[in-house]
Amino acid sequence: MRYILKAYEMKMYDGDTIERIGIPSMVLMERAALSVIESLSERNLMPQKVLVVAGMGNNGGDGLAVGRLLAEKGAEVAFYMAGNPDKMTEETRRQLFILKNLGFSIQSKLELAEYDMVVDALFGIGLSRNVEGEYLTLIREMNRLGKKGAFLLSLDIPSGVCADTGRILGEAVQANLTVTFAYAKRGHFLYPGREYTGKLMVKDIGITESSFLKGRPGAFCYEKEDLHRLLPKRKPWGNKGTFGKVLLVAGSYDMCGACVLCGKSILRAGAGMVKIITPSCNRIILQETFPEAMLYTFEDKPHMEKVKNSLDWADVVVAGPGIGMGNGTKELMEYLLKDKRCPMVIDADGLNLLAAHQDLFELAAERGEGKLVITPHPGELLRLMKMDMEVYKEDREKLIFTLAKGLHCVVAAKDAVTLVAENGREEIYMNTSGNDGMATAGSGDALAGIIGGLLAQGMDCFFGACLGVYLHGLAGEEAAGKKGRYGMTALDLVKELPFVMTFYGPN
Ligand SMILES: NC(=O)C1=CN([C@@H]2O[C@H](COP(=O)(O)OP(=O)(O)OC[C@H]3O[C@@H](n4cnc5c(N)ncnc54)[C@H](OP(=O)(O)O)[C@@H]3O)[C@@H](O)[C@H]2O)[C@@H](O)CC1
Ligand SMILES: Nc1ncnc2c1ncn2[C@@H]1O[C@H](COP(=O)(O)OP(=O)(O)O)[C@@H](O)[C@H]1O
Ligand SMILES: [K+]
Repeated sequence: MRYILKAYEMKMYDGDTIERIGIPSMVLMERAALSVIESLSERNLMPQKVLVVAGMGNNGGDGLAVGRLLAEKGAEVAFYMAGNPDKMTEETRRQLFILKNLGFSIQSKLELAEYDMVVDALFGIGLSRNVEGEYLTLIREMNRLGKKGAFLLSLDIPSGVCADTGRILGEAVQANLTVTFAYAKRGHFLYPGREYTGKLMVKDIGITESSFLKGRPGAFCYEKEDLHRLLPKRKPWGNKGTFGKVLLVAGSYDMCGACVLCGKSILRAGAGMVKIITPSCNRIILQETFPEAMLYTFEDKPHMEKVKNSLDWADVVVAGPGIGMGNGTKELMEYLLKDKRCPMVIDADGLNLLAAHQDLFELAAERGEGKLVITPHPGELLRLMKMDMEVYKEDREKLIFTLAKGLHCVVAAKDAVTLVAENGREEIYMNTSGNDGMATAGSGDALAGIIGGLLAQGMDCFFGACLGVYLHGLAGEEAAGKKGRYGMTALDLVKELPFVMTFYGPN
């Protein structure tokens, strides 16, 4: 597990380390610079001719120190500083003083020579507005040198990327490598900042969790090493009942694939049994392609008595993929929602029904904490919130928390970076796995199934949703590795799930 910070959190922890713990700011800066050299040597990158572009803030100070250490290692280093010297921080002023004592000079005008590495130390997490004027020219110049073959190394965050949102404030450095200090920042993972970050290395510089005085940071992500600990432990004595029974309500006359993709994901995530409620037109195809599943198929509308029997049998319900909006689906959802016994995952048309019928929305909200996970994509989220795309772009996180509060539930809000929030929980899960190959029909059905399968094995709704999202992304990475991001399909992803769980998991 790794924390992902906003700039103010990083500043708070920095400040505490310096003031309360007592590690001098210059020590942190030297450690930051040393960690950059270490990162370069880990990647076998030892440049000969380097340009350091430094700002007046502490990011600039980091840059001056990195340049000095590279010169110690034999590189020829040129320094350029931008900004008003009156605004130079004390630490950066000290770095400049050291450089001058060592006989280095600062270029008064940027020399457009050939460099094999450019160190971008113009702005770090202190960037507070759009870049303009000389700063904009410098960012463009660094990118131009990058295009000509120079390696672009950004310190802490590429200059121009907003550390909190990943937005590009004007223009940003297109880094090959970003070495960040202490903790990753949100802008490294949120698009478009993620595309500018290049390879990210997070380096310890002596700022630790003991400085989390006012509570933990607001966001976290999972890493592969966590899977050992996170996956539900298999019970050697278990039978298929032990690993959970999932009732899947999916599919319609023109949509059978949702039953297959979601149902197979439920079993591949480790659940013991799946039973599908779907129209009878899907029966033959399901029996042929998915013989593991039990079925209750109905002609026109489901008999509620049969639905009740299935509900009584189930440990978890997954409802919505491909069910459509007509022909008794509202009544079916109403019936499912009224049975508050087991946790429920609602996806796709299940969510569209909640958006279209306020009474269903209210019923869902009544299920109570720990009993509901919803997995909306942006369109479904906006329909549920009755908002438009502008609001989503402006503050997606706020929308997600508002929805989690309104429905008293866990929201796994799908997108290129899926976020998971829970009503009453301050921290948000920010997913870092996956790729654009997953933007393919049916990929969301697979996610709903994976989460359902994990809940069936006893996981709690929030952590089950976070883990499901992470595993789904890892399976997407495996599928992309084999089939490529162009041609991979949702079924390719589902097929990789057992490998991901076995390779990184505890068994
Ligand atoms: N604390 C520590 O011990 C450690 C900190 N570390 C390092 O410090 C970095 C944070 O340093 P920082 O807070 O000084 O901010 P930084 O990003 O250098 O820039 C601020 C300057 O930029 C200016 N400015 C902002 N936006 C602008 C714009 N659009 N256009 C023009 N100017 C703009 C802003 O001016 P102002 O907004 O005040 O006008 C101010 O002068 C962090 O990323 C890490 O690298 C490490 O050494 C580890 C130890
Ligand atoms: N660029 C991307 N990077 C990572 N994951 C992505 C990307 N695009 C889509 N995904 C993931 O793929 C899934 C798509 O789900 P969804 O939109 O519901 O598809 P469908 O309705 O076709 O099943 C989501 O889990 C989403 O997070
Ligand atoms: K930078």
